[in-house]
Amino acid sequence: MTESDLHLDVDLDEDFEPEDLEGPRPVATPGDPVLVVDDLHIVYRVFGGKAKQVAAKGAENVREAQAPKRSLLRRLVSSTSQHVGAVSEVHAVRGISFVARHGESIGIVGINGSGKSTLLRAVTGLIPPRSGGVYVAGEPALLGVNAALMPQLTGEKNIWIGGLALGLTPKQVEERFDEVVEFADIGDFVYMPMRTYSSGMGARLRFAISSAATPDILMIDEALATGDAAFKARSKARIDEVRKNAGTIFLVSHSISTVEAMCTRVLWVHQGQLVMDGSTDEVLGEYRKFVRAHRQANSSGRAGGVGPRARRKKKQQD
Ligand SMILES: Nc1ncnc2c1ncn2[C@@H]1O[C@H](COP(=O)(O)OP(=O)(O)OP(=O)(O)O)[C@@H](O)[C@H]1O
Repeated sequence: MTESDLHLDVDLDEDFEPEDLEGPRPVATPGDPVLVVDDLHIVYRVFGGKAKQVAAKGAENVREAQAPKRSLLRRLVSSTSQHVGAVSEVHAVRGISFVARHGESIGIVGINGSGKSTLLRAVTGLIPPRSGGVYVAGEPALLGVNAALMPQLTGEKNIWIGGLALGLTPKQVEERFDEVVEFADIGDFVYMPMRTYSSGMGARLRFAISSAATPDILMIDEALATGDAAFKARSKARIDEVRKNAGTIFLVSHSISTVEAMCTRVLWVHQGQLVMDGSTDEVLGEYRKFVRAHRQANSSGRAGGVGPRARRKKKQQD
């Protein structure tokens, strides 16, 4: 996979107006370390993939896995779980290190497939590292596609499950129930299975549940991209509240202006590595330039007829 093969799904400005949000952008307040990520490597193993073909295309982070030598006993024991095709490895996070402090709100940016969500999931302990470590002082709550909610259950049941999973007592869930429903703005849909929700409704409910517990570390994966301006303003207020209680926020978003409005610090990840870690203005300034250049390179590539379809057509003509 070359850079130009990567699908670019980044909103430079158009998605969101920072002035929709009240108040100035938060100023970084350095506090005690709350999270240390030390030379983190995350590798996915993919069974039945086409490692050779993918690797041949030049993907930086994909390689054919070494088939482990297995004893006869092991082969017999595992004979029920056969995998068809090659085993490939995707080295999604490659040696990332940083320290997050109380009260910071940290945006994670990068083009599609750069490793943002993997990094976030690894920080919450959902994916074990191949090497390196994540040291957390506090309880991270992941919001996003991986939140432990169940689509077949109603919003009501999910508020209970999510609230309890976040460490709230049954009494606290009961007390905050109406507030969560109101925040998510889903009305009577709360009594319908979550699978019937629009993606925006689901994302809003997940945000409302995740932030109901005022966690030490709040992880937000793209939820804010799906709400309207009013929801974004409410989310911003909620995020500020978490930060004021010396919590730490991580926000993964394709919308640069959302990150700009919400974050005090930005990590730019590319091909699993940390390209830049610094103040929001500094990092987004460079990232914007990169996205523009990348877009131009992609569109001129297409205009020049070197896309996959053009290549196929040319081959047929040859
Ligand atoms: N469950 C998985 N199994 C195998 N490979 C995966 C898995 N999840 C992600 N990957 C691969 O890991 C790399 C990083 O993916 P990740 O989803 O972390 O990137 P991202 O920056 O969050 O992407 P996007 O912006 O498109 O959501 C990609 O090459 C992706 O294909």
